Amino acid sequence: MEDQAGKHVRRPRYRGTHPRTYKEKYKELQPEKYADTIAKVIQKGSTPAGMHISICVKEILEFLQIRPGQTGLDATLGYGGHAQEMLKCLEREGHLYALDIDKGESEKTRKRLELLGYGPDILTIRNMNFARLDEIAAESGPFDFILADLGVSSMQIDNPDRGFSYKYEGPLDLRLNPEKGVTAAERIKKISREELEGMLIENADEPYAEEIAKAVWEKKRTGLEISTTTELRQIIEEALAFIPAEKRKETVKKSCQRTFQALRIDVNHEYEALYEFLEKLPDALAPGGRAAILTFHSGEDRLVKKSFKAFQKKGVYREVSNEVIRPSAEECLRNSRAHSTKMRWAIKA
Ligand SMILES: C[S@@+](CC[C@H](N)C(=O)[O-])C[C@H]1O[C@@H](n2cnc3c(N)ncnc32)[C@H](O)[C@@H]1O
Repeated sequence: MEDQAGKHVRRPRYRGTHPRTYKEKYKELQPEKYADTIAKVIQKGSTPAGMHISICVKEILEFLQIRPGQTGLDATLGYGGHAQEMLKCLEREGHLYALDIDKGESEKTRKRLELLGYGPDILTIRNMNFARLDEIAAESGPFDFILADLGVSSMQIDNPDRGFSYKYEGPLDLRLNPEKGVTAAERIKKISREELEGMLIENADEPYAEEIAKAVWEKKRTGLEISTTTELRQIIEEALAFIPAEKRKETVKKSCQRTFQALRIDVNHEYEALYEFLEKLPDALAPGGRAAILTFHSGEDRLVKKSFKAFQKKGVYREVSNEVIRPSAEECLRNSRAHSTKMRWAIKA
């Protein structure tokens, strides 16, 4: 087994027959080498560590109608699964631009796609916030197609060092760009009880926002810092101890999910970035250009719906999706992370 610098390192030993922690899943983290393991994990309906299974690929490609020679943008590169499919449609003619604010993950994706033959002649990758859509469009010329698959990738969620999941012990970080901004732990340190309560309601419709904000505030008052994912989870568990035992486990799980989502949206300024992107989208599209957006919670979907309808009313978009498009039941069965996905699209006049 080799580390990132190519040096030989002893592989982690794990107890029992199956690896449990992220670091023990060294086979899943080397998909080129252990294709059988990857196939088995996917067949079980799970996402291998260090990988992301792209959602609604068929629906996106059907809508975007990509043709050789076109110029497109993948505003959220991630693992590059969608990018790879879009590149196939270009048949080596045209160009795909791709953005991501996660430098570490996009570097891995750049290498992976280069090995598949997609180098700088056909693919340009930038570490850039999609809120700066106007800047990339000024460089590339207007886009024939644009995709944004919002939120976090499985690689980010599953890596405990990033702090995205309440399920794994790790630093309470939650930044998509680990080189910029404040961590969720720093944010919690400074936030008032009222502001935290408001954030939990606004970003995640958390029904126990008041109880959770109070519990966090009481913990901080004793002088304790909340610096890890499990510390925050414990506080949520304690705050919800009044829930009847038979319902508690499920309620705590949901409140943990929503609290982490609310903090992630906040530290990454996700609504602000999406709002700017949506405002700049029409000018970045060529006449007849197509844009598809995948969202993962109601706050995001509301923003997309509102923007698409408003620009359609002004005659900027020729057509927009009237209903959300959902992944098929079969896709949700194969990929549990597809459950909450909603897709909307727009065509420039
Ligand atoms: C759901 S993943 C994309 C997965 C990708 N479509 C694939 O098939 O592998 C979302 C990605 O968007 C990135 N991202 C989130 N917000 C962003 C922003 N404002 N600007 C650029 N990238 C962003 C995240 O870092 C993450 O890698």
